[in-house]
Amino acid sequence: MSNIRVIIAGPRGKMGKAAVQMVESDNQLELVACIDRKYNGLSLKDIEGLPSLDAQVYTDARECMSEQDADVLVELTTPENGYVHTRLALEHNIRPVVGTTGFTQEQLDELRKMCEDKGIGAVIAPNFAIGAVLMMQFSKWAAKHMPQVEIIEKHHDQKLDAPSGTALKTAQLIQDVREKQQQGHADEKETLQGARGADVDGMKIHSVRLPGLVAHQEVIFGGHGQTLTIKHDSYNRESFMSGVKLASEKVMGLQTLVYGLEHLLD
Ligand SMILES: NC(=O)C1=CN([C@@H]2O[C@H](COP(=O)(O)OP(=O)(O)OC[C@H]3O[C@@H](n4cnc5c(N)ncnc54)[C@H](O)[C@@H]3O)[C@@H](O)[C@H]2O)C=CC1
Ligand SMILES: O=C(O)C1=N[C@H](C(=O)O)C[C@H](O)C1
Repeated sequence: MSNIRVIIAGPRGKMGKAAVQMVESDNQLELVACIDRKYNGLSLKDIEGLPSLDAQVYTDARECMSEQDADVLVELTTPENGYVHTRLALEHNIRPVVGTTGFTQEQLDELRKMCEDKGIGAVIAPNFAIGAVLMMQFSKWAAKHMPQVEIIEKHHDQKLDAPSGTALKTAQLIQDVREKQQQGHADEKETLQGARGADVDGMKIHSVRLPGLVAHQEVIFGGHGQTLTIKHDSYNRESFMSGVKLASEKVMGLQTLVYGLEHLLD
């Protein structure tokens, strides 16, 4: 089987660096170029702190995708740029594997339509860590039996989007199996705005941002005289890399957009 030719967007970021390393050490994936905000025309090996790889760096994503014969774009930048890069990739028949979070539902719908019109695949996964995918699936199951639930997500303080993509995806999965409902006292009032967190159909999401954290989530279910907590912790960015690898391989066989890594697991 021939190599899967990969472009990474955001190679100097926390996730991007881990992805460059993962691709470098993988036999099937081959890094052909990177999209960065700086260092146009340099090779990755000329940039301090990055592996000694001969992949060209572009600041212009369109130019990168036009010049390079790539199969997959691994997108790990910011919500605004990530959306633009994902669209461009589809326009160039390059399959996007998107870790970037913070896309709106309209953007996701639009990208899904583009995939369907073109008949090519894309993977957008709010969380590539297998443990987080299981946490979401277990939460969906638990919500059928314990529908009163709140989500606490905790991340490093450099994170741009709140709530996290994982928390939103968890809430969507729970929404699929439970009726919208009032949680807490019917007459409860916030005396300090935001005290009860964000609201998805009565389900509260609380976002914590602190240095020292990586990516953590607790889903707490309450019932009569009992609570159940389903908790996941990512302690480093390597925790996401087996998911990025799996998605980069599986996207080659897809004809539509897949939202969530769970759809790629056996
Ligand atoms: N799906 C998942 O499993 C995970 C997703 N994420 C998401 O991945 C994204 C990146 O996260 P981090 O690496 O922690 O952020 P980061 O801030 O460390 O890295 C982002 C990088 O993108 C670069 N960048 C920004 N605009 C760019 C542009 N126009 N072209 C090229 N590069 C550009 C920045 O220079 C920076 O190096 C975030 O949206 C985050 O939520 C993070 C961890 C896991
Ligand atoms: O920004 C991060 O770090 C992470 N972002 C993703 C999210 O928003 O859920 C995945 C993981 O939680 C790490």
